[in-house]
Amino acid sequence: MFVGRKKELAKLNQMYQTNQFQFAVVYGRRRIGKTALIQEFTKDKDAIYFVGLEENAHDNLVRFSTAIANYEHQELMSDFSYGSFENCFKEIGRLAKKQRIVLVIDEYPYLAQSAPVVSSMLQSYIDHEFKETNLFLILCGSSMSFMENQVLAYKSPLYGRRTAQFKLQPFSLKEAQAYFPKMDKEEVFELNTITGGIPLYLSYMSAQKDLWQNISDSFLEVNAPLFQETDSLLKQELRDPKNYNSVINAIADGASRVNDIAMKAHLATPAVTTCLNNLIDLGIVAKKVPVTEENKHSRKTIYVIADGLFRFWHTYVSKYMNAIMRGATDSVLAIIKNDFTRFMGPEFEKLSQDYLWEHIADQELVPQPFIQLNNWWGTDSRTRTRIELDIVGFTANEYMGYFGECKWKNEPISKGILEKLIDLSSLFSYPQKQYFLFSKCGFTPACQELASKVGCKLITFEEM
Ligand SMILES: Nc1ncnc2c1ncn2[C@@H]1O[C@H](COP(=O)(O)OP(=O)(O)OP(=O)(O)O)[C@@H](O)[C@H]1O
Repeated sequence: MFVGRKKELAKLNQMYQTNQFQFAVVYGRRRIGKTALIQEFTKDKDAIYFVGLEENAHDNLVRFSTAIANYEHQELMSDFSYGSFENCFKEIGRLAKKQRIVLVIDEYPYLAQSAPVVSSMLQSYIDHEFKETNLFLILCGSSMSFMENQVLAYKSPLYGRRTAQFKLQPFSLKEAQAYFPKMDKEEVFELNTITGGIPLYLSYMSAQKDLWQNISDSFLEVNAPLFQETDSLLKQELRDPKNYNSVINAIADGASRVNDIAMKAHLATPAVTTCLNNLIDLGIVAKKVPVTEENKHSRKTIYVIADGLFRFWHTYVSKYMNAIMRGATDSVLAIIKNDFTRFMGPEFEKLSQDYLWEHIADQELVPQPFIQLNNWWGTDSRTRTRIELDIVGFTANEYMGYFGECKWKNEPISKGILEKLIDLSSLFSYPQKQYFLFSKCGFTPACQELASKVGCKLITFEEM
């Protein structure tokens, strides 16, 4: 069952309707659903589908030729070759002059690595032949560095040729809900978090099991499908993942600044910086600064694990690997149960921030559109203590400030939380202030009373 990806499908279909040459680049991390999206898009269209493999140029050429010939002759041929990639593109051009055809080259990086001439040949065909045809070309790949540097970047022969690009993102909560329509929303949110919103990993979860059983069966057994997945992902992307694992472990264990990470990982700072930069490129780690210092060089920079699967795995699985190997699944599960509310906290903050971005045009909620909105941390100048705010945002003219707290707890938010938020907001000089509280389990009557006095918006997880 295919779910979600509505925006991507709408855009692809709109491009298809133009009946002009189109060139879409679809990329994103492994298992994110690139092939599924393309198959959904092409299911009712004339399409040639070719997938590059890690093999030599000759073998890729034979399979590419065979895919084209199979389409042309509507029969299953094997081991056919047009003799050169140039002849393949000529043939495609000839076919696409007659009718609308989608040509999908999946795992393009493998094809281009086996036959480097293909990229500049494609460039020349796009510029001279394909432009006059009805071809809809889709290049797809999961090597983010290859797709960003060798297909989309300025120095690539294909630079500037694409008519649209799609960097597929993990499933949103709504998409995950569509995937598990009968499951409780809270459980969907938790499963979507620990799988990083990756469709393939979600497919390992079962609506017939509760969260803990799903965790146990998918992560905490030696043969479980996600027991070693992060390791194998790192091995596919990096030559020597050893230091990378130590860096991610250090962040999962609470280190967030370069020096602290280096100390915990027992690595030199330059080595950590290299690892962090590569992990950022892979989307596994993210660099954050307080929202008021975005686009500036900030001394408050921290690093967090951005990929949900990696965060879960390095928080619980790698740390208790020995116990898992010895079959002590229940003990590890008990630790996870105890700590899980804390683990979900940052994800609920992100969900709340995303909710406000999605409702930026709703004047009831957001009186004036903000230009920035994210986490904030710093020092309370009155007490010299370190403070954190889950949400701080502001309008372009810095007239209006937005402040919010998000609590993923099994109890209603009390009045004290709102009082503290109001107090901390006085550290900021925006003339007008709007408050938000986001709660998993509602708000106490006293909190509701104060909220209505100060115009604070109260939003529960159920409404999001
Ligand atoms: N939109 C979707 N709806 C339902 N299931 C999906 C969706 N997208 C992906 N899946 C599931 O996730 C699996 C992996 O998706 P897919 O093979 O498309 O990922 P990919 O990004 O092409 O992966 P790779 O980079 O490893 O080739 C699919 O087999 C399917 O089960």
